[in-house]
Amino acid sequence: MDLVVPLKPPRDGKSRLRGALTSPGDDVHHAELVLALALDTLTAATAAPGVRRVLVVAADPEAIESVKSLSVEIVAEPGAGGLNAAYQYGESVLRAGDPNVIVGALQADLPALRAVDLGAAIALAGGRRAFSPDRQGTGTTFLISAPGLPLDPLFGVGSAGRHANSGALTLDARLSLRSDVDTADDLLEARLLGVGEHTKAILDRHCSPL
Ligand SMILES: Nc1nc2c(ncn2[C@@H]2O[C@H](COP(=O)(O)OP(=O)(O)OP(=O)(O)O)[C@@H](O)[C@H]2O)c(=O)[nH]1
Ligand SMILES: C=C(OP(=O)(O)O)C(=O)O
Repeated sequence: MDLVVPLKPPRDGKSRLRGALTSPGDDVHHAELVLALALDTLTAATAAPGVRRVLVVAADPEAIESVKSLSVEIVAEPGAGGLNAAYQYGESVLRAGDPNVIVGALQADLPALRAVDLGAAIALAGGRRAFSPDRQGTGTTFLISAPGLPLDPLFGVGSAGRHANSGALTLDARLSLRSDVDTADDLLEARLLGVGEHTKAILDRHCSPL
């Protein structure tokens, strides 16, 4: 299966996370943290069993230079249609390469993601359209299509309910796949679970120890 991971420019992303670092007034550190969350998510995604291509749909490819060191492909988002449009654009690029492919939509704010946990969710879906709710049960961290069928992403506030109502199977996913980071509390939960090296390096420098 192939994955789509949309990314806003790090300086604009994760506004609810502003202030989570010890130096809250520092926009550079905020952007570094947002990028680090994405780098750790993508590092796990590229290592997950069952994942073939990882396609990043970037609102500003120049703003995510360090992502180029990973085994991912990067395309520029056409226009500014929002998150679901970015997922659908990525899906169209992947289906141009393989019309029958299973497409997965992965949020880029999962710094504690373990490759095996993403692989387990893909296996659990078993070729059915399915999704993983976030830790709170209201949002969505991962949506996967059936082979060759539309992903139909319905992300945004309250997306877990919309994905369930649209007929997608609710996956009993492991915690690392459910632990998205929107707020300072989410960041703490992810730290307790164990974040990847990029996020850890930023937090070691700019956040109080646990
Ligand atoms: N390419 C692209 N990525 C997006 C867009 N909107 C959100 N994303 C990405 O989707 C992921 C999840 O989005 P949210 O959790 O809503 O993150 P956010 O918009 O950065 O956060 P807030 O400002 O706190 O709402 C993040 O990794 C964003 O970078 C978009 O319009 N285009
Ligand atoms: C866009 C979403 O993410 P969040 O709630 O993390 O903003 C979502 O859950 O659909």
